[in-house]
Amino acid sequence: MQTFRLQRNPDGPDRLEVPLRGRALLAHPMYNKGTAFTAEERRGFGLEGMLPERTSSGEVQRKRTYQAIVRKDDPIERYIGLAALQDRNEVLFYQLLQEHLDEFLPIVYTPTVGQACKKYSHIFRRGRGLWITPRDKGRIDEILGNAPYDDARLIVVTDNERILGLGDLGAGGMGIPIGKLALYTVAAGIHPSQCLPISLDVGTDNEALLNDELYVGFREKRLRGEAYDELVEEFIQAVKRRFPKALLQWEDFKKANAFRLLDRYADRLLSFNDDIQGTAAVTLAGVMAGCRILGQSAAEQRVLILGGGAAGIGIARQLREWLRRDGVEGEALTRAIAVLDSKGLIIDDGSISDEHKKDFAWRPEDAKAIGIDPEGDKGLETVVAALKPTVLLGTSGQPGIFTREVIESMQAGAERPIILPISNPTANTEARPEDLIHWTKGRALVATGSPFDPVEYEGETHEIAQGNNVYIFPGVGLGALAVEARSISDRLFTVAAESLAECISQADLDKGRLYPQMSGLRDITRHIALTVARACIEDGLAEEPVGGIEAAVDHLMWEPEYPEMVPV
Ligand SMILES: NC(=O)c1ccc[n+]([C@@H]2O[C@H](COP(=O)([O-])OP(=O)(O)OC[C@H]3O[C@@H](n4cnc5c(N)ncnc54)[C@H](O)[C@@H]3O)[C@@H](O)[C@H]2O)c1
Ligand SMILES: O=C(O)C[C@H](O)C(=O)O
Ligand SMILES: [Mn+2]
Repeated sequence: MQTFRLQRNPDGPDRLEVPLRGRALLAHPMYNKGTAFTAEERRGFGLEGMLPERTSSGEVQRKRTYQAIVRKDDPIERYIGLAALQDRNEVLFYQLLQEHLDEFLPIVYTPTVGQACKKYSHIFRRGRGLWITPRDKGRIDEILGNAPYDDARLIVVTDNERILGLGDLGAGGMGIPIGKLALYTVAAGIHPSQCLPISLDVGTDNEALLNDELYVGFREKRLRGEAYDELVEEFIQAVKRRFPKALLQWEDFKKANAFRLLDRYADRLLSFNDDIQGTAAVTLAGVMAGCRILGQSAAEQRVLILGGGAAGIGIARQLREWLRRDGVEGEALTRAIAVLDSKGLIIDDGSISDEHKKDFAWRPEDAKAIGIDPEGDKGLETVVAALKPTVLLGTSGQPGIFTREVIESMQAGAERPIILPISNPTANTEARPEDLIHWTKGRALVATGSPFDPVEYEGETHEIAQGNNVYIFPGVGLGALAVEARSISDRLFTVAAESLAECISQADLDKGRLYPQMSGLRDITRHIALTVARACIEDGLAEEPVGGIEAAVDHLMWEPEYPEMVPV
């Protein structure tokens, strides 16, 4: 592991101690400046003759590199181009990502990252981050010792079993932690040397991958049960020893493990689950924005969530607290949130073993009270007709399941329905915004998990904001790291949701947008981080930092600029 010695300088270029020369320096993505090395640097670091003569200004270098990426039309080729850039010159990669966020976010993140994960073994060039397999049992400490830098502060880890709505993608799931951490750097400014993506490659049950001769992962069926738990336990202990200051984000674990690991480690390690908690916060913010547009209160809402998994249950928890704060209680509270899984409305008939689901199950008499026969049909159409939801949320990963009939039936009870099909990637969305806008004659308030183009309807343009946890996790992570929080609570996500909702301008609300423009992501993240940091201190999760919260947050927010290089 290397110590990366960067001295931040608010008034000019940062100062970086560089232990490399010549080819090794050019080959190192954190030190390499490519054609931007000055004549003096080339002389000083033994680079003369190794680069074409002319030193590019930053502007020219960005222009050239941008063009080299967008000359390919295929999104997956752009993904490969950006990944190669990240492996070659990280400062330049982050400059371009930040400068062209609207254009490149759909490449390094949903939907294209999903394609990249699927094709991972076919497009593999160079490893990034760390892999841990069952063969590493007993030596995970050593594996973590092979991390590129010694000061990891942010770890995003997946076991690859539920990658977006695409299921078990084995080793290919690594694209997700890499993409999430790239966004931590873009949005929160966490320095790339402090970000560590990790794949717990415990095997895969995806037969196509197991039979693919090009598959690069651990070619065994998934490790499960006690052996799985022991591996995760060893991993967590090793993380605590090697990277005691790190925040760990659980990402894209399948439901049962997602809940179990979150609950097991929440008090032992600074950690959170993005799919359960981050998603809940971003959804709450969108629903709050919808209510502002409609001039309605929380207590007036009836919510239907399709998909009782990690995202759906996380959202149900966050929305229940929101309704409670608005005075809703008792039976009214139960009946204000209906969660449906693949068998329909979740009703407690004594057979539910999943505690997380049970928490939101209706009693048979609740179902009867709104005209649903607990023994009969309790599918989406029936529940929509009976409940008359004002808010419809899709976390099922099932494409097209919000049909025209469902949406028209919903609109009969809610003239301007709030509809968020947030399943990813694009092809897994429960409904396409274009259809939702047309079916509701332009009245629906819509946001989706993956990006969609604006929809034209009767001369009006409906912008479709992205209801994606990227609005939340960078701010929560930054806030918690800035004050060195001891743990992460659900309330931090509530305040994160509230501060995200504050970031939407009236002009955006007037256009029917449920989230602020993505181009403002860095400012939004800073705003959320400040709120989260304050909440950590109020709740006794952290102490006020010397110099105050703002300075602590700003100190962590690195701007991708070439440093002044000092040989050591
Ligand atoms: N936009 C975001 O920020 C965001 C965040 C997290 C997850 N997601 C998306 O949400 C989806 C689900 O993620 P998850 O972590 O909850 O997965 P999960 O596997 O934990 O849950 C999915 C749930 O959907 C249910 N389901 C499947 N078919 C159904 C059907 N026909 N009707 C009703 N329910 C059905 C399953 O039983 C399961 O409980 C994925 O597509 C993921 O990409 C989006
Ligand atoms: O990765 C995303 O785009 C959001 C979310 O975490 C998901 O799992 O779909
Ligand atoms: Mn996820």
